Amino acid sequence: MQPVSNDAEVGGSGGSSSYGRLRPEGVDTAHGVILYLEDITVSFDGFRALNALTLDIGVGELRCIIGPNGAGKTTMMDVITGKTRPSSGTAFFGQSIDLSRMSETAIAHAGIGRKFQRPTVFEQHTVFENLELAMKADKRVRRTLRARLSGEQIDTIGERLQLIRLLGEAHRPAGLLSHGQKQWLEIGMLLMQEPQLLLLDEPVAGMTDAETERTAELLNELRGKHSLMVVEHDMDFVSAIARDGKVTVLHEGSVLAEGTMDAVQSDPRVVEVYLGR
Ligand SMILES: Nc1ncnc2c1ncn2[C@@H]1O[C@H](COP(=O)(O)OP(=O)(O)OP(=O)(O)O)[C@@H](O)[C@H]1O
Repeated sequence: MQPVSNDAEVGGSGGSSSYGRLRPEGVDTAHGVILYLEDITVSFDGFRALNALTLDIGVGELRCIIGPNGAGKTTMMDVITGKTRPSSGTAFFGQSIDLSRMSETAIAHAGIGRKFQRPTVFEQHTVFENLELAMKADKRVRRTLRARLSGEQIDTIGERLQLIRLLGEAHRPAGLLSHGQKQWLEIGMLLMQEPQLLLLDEPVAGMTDAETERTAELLNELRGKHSLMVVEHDMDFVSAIARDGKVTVLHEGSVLAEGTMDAVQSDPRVVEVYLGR
């Protein structure tokens, strides 16, 4: 890996019409890699939550991360989003953006979105309004919250509603949605900012089987349009979204195994520390 410089303030395309294409501005992905983690160590009072972790994610890839409780999955996401600083190692967004020098806000503006396990939506606002607020909160576009939406923006929100399977719920208060629908809405809100890399922490926890299935369809539709990192314990769901792509198994703060779902599922080390339990 050859990071060349640091650039904390990255500009974006400034519009919503680029959806469906990876937004190359500001992030140098000439080598086809959106995220490089190299030799990352995070210590909490001497305990290594991450231990020389090295991992990279390709542009447009949907990478699943699995591993037992305490393996370091959340800590890794905390490092990527600037919430936790590694004690050693490097984290680069594309070739040149050194995440270790940026605030959480600057990282979000640079194009890394994160979805935590619990949904956080504006419950009193309708589904449509939630997406509208997310669009207007996009710092790449200067707009006030009271500004009227243009026809193009209304169309964009309509497209997202369709994508997140909530077209029929557009005018319902978000507080009345099911748990799964709230999760989809929050994914839709993150997508309004057109993140280049989207981190999802256990997106199907607490969902019904039908909701889980629809979430897999949704993420499969995002594949190639965004780069995605999905942490999950639901192995059926992971199989449904990993397809022939790579699955990374974390254990004790390092990568234990990496490969197709079939390969990692039949790896005796993975069975021993995780799948066989
Ligand atoms: N702020 C902290 N202070 C001390 N120890 C911590 C802190 N955050 C995490 N840890 C420890 O680091 C290890 C890794 O935790 P982490 O939450 O990253 O694991 P995980 O793989 O996300 O687990 P899970 O699947 O249960 O969410 C755990 O042993 C945890 O107790």
